[in-house]
Amino acid sequence: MTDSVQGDTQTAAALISAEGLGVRFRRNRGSRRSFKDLFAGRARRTRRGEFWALRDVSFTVRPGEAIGVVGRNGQGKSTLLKLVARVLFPDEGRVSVGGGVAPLIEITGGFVGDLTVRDNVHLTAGLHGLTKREIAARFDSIIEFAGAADVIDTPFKHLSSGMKVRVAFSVISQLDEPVLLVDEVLAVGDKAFRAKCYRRIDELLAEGKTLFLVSHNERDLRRFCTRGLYLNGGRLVLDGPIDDVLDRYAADHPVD
Ligand SMILES: Nc1ncnc2c1ncn2[C@@H]1O[C@H](COP(=O)(O)OP(=O)(O)OP(=O)(O)O)[C@@H](O)[C@H]1O
Repeated sequence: MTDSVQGDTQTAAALISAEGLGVRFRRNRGSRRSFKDLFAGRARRTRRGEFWALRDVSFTVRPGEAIGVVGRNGQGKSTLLKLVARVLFPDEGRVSVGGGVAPLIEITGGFVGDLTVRDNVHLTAGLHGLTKREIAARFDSIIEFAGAADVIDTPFKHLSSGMKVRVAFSVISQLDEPVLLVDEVLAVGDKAFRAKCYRRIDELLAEGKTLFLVSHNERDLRRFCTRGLYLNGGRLVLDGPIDDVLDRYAADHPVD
């Protein structure tokens, strides 16, 4: 069951509202149903080889909240962000987002490998509603922030993984979307670039943007987030202040 301490989210207008979200994936063709599944009730039974990556996940988010999503590997964090970004649709429940979403959820997500950095910047910014004029006005600062002047005309697929993240973060963080999703990718950047990204995230939060941050780095989570969502086995086991969520997570999974 979810412990919720976000009582006041009910009173303020929700920007994001998720109700009973469930996502079912197929593990692999030909895999057998587990022994436990054979004894599960009919309603709980999933089809051969399928499992719930997320189940019964509900929460609401007010504009300007900064939310850290925590949980061990494979517990459904990225899947949750993909639902908010609407690049994945739930098998159960619904999610509504009252505004555009700028997602940094997979290193190359949304970027086209065969297109140059220049074309990718135009494509992504255009898809997120910026006009040609707005893109032209921001282009130089996007490239400068990424430190990508030397690779403007290089196909995206030829960039190093760190440089891909630089370009992607730089574009995503200069869109006008009210919601920003950041899924671990920042760990790939070097120290100096990470510091730049952190300053940019601070600015975006100060502007009132809403942030979802998936991270295994406690310091980053405490620095940016006020609230945490703790996923375990695809279930939302705790929704509360980030310090409480991290304490509970640490207690559930001691390092030694
Ligand atoms: N397209 C897919 N097809 C099948 N299984 C998938 C798919 N995407 C994710 N999964 C599985 O769903 C589960 C949840 O994955 P998810 O990526 O959301 O976890 P996560 O909490 O973000 O993990 P990590 O911390 O390792 O990034 C995992 O078991 C994963 O293998």
